[in-house]
Amino acid sequence: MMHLTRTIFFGAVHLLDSSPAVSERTMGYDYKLDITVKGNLNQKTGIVVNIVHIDEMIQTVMQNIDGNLLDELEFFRENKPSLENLLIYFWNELEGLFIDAELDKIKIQQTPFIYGEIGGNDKMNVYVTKLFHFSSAHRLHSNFLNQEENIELFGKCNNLYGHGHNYKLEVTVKGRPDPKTGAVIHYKSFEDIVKERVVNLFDHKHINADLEMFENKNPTSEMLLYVIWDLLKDEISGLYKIGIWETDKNYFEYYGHDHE
Ligand SMILES: Nc1nc2c(c(=O)[nH]1)N=C([C@H](O)[C@H](O)COP(=O)(O)OP(=O)(O)OP(=O)(O)O)CN2
Ligand SMILES: [Zn+2]
Repeated sequence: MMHLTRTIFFGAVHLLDSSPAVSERTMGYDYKLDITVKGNLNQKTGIVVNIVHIDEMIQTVMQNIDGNLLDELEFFRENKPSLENLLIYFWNELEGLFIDAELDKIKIQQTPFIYGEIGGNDKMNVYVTKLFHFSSAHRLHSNFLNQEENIELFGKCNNLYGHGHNYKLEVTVKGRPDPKTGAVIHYKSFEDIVKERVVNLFDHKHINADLEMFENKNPTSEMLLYVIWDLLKDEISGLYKIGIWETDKNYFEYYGHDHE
């Protein structure tokens, strides 16, 4: 089975208050949409499905969305025009449309700091990921290894006074949109919890020196994820995954202690 992703950009607005009688103020986004389809490679043509066909199918849906007021569509009269419901709308409209390929996943990037996903192995839920930042210093050093072993394993990262990273933390929740808000989680509370419990704890700290909880823990990105999971797991309902970009080239993700 092959998976193929086509990216499309579009813009849409929605009413700030869902009742036009109350307010005609709108807000909107320039979205990035990734449509992934899957299918078998046709040995004669060398393709699964022509990108032109994917574009044509997306266009049939996009003509109702791009540059439009979402609230005017029947679906969004019954469902809040949230990121989550936009994903469900695209899924419902695109599923079954493709010839020689099957809709697999849809991802919508709403801003650089939030994206949503639907599909894959879980057709029941919508996934929303928020991005957070913190800057910390660390020294890779294990108290369970001797100095030679630490230098051998961690090299320059074992430097006594440490070094720093601008960490990017991705926190993903899953669930069904709340009919009243259209969201899988209360965004403000979600953000506040991650900021209070994680960002404020790590930001502008030397992890080895400032954080007691790392006294006997080597502050690798894996260990950060392990600790951050514990800080969030009982606070965020529907917590699904956390990911850390340590550098632009080093990304780590964790699905929780139950998935080990
Ligand atoms: N398994 C892990 N390996 C390493 C971790 C880690 O957390 N888990 N961390 C580091 C260092 O913290 C390090 O600072 C990363 O450095 P490095 O990979 O050298 O940095 P870049 O991504 O910029 O890549 P370079 O091409 O090496 O500059 C190391 N290992
Ligand atoms: Zn480092």
